[in-house]
Amino acid sequence: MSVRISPSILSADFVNLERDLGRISDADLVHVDVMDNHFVPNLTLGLPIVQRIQEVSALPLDVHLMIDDPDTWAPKYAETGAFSVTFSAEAAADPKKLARDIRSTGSRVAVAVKPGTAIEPWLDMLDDLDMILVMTVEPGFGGQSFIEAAMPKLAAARRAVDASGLDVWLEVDGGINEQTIVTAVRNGADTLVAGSAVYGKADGPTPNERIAALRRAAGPVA
Ligand SMILES: O=C(CO)[C@H](O)[C@H](O)COP(=O)(O)O
Repeated sequence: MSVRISPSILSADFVNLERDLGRISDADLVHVDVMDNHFVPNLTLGLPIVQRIQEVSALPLDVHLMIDDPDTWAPKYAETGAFSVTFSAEAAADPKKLARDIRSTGSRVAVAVKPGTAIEPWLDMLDDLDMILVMTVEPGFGGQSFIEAAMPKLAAARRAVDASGLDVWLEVDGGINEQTIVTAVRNGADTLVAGSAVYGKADGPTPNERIAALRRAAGPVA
């Protein structure tokens, strides 16, 4: 099986979002970064725009919430019809209830852990999760360098998921390119977010060609 590629529209042209969504038709998902300028020091887009992206996107939405109070807001994003909604571990008050609330809409649910956040508590609730997102940059901005120190945590998550027999996906987000994707996959990732590596340059290969190059670099996963 090939890895799943989830291009981040954080690096797309927000004024030409529909055009840029059309340029990643070979991707598996589209990664939508919601930032509130509280949980992270950056502001992107909110519910009405996610709703419109949902209406025009041919790809399933992989919504990544970098916001305070996901317990209130995440189910509302899930109700847009998003394929998957990820809340930030550090912001959730009652993660088990939140996971149930998101799943009750029909959406998949995931938790994201920052580079400095322990993974162990989340490995004890794998039954409640469809995906774990290991952040390999401090959340907030595209174009940062991959933090390799997050890899032991990813490898621990891979061991726990394999031991559980559950179909929990492992996603990595931040600094993914044709070199770092190899490291991430070797440590257990099956789903890769890439922003600047897909959209970052106006000249050269197209976004779809860059997606193909990432897949080739990653190789097959089990
Ligand atoms: O969540 C994010 C930042 O918080 C972005 O999705 C991520 O950084 C992708 O951008 P790039 O591939 O350029 O690092």
